[in-house]
Amino acid sequence: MDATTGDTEAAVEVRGLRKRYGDVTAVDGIDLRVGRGEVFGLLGPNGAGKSTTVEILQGHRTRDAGDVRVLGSDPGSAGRELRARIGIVWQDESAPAELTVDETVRHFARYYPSPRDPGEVIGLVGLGEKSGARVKSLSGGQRRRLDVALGIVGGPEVLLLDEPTTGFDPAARRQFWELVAALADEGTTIVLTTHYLEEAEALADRLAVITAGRVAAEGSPAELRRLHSSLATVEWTGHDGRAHSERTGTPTRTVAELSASFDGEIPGLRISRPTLEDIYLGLTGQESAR
Ligand SMILES: Nc1ncnc2c1ncn2[C@@H]1O[C@H](COP(=O)(O)OP(=O)(O)OP(=O)(O)O)[C@@H](O)[C@H]1O
Repeated sequence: MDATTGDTEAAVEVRGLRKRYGDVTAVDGIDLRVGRGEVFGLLGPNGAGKSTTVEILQGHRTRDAGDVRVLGSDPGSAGRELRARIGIVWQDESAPAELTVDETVRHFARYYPSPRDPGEVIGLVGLGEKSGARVKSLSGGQRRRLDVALGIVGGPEVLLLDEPTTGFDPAARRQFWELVAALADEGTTIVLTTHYLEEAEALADRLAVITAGRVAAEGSPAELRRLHSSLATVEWTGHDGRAHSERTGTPTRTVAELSASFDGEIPGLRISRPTLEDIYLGLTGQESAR
């Protein structure tokens, strides 16, 4: 994976993107830049505008304003040539139920000028043992893997995934993460939307937290943590025997002062920084459970 996006050529570039549905402003001025080979996560609560943004990148939804480039072309007006270089995983792929997995992937491969080897793709998504099974006999998670196989069989340079692991059990989710990491290692640029913070953290080189159609924060998971965790919480048991806590930008000073007042060890001392989850919940206006 390549996290040095500042200098890399952009695979996806979005400036001032806006989209309304009647009275609802779904996307309200989004700017994004995804470098080639990067895994970029769009993270946010329901209705934040993630799917709308990805659908515009796919060229399947019009926009009201803004400049959008995928691999240097505008997906809104580009033709087959660009589409062959972009992989899309549909939420409900209409794979013919009577065909086998192998037949389906081979069938879809024919739509692309230089497809990947269908057998290799089936193995990559973990459906090797189901190669001869009919599509209608697959479980929900297996069906989703087939969707991914159909999204990557064209050998896309950019893969756009909208909530790829919704409905997966934890083991299937882990396997899917490995698949995304393998594709990223091969140099595929991946943009994915997710509700799952741990998924964004596990997969994304960089992520944008989207709320109400805007980018509330952007950066690598480590950068987000660093930028938004300047305040530490110092907790201790006071002279009165009760629990005390203080949010401070200078925890060392607080501890030194407490240490002086206790003449040594501070009872019940605990110093914590916000987790990425705390930061995410704060950015999206949701309450932390802690
Ligand atoms: N086809 C549509 N017609 C009208 N309103 C829409 C349409 N699609 C989305 N919206 C509205 O636009 C807003 C953004 O929706 P969008 O699906 O992009 O959000 P999201 O972040 O992907 O949400 P989720 O995580 O629930 O999928 C929401 O208020 C939604 O109700």
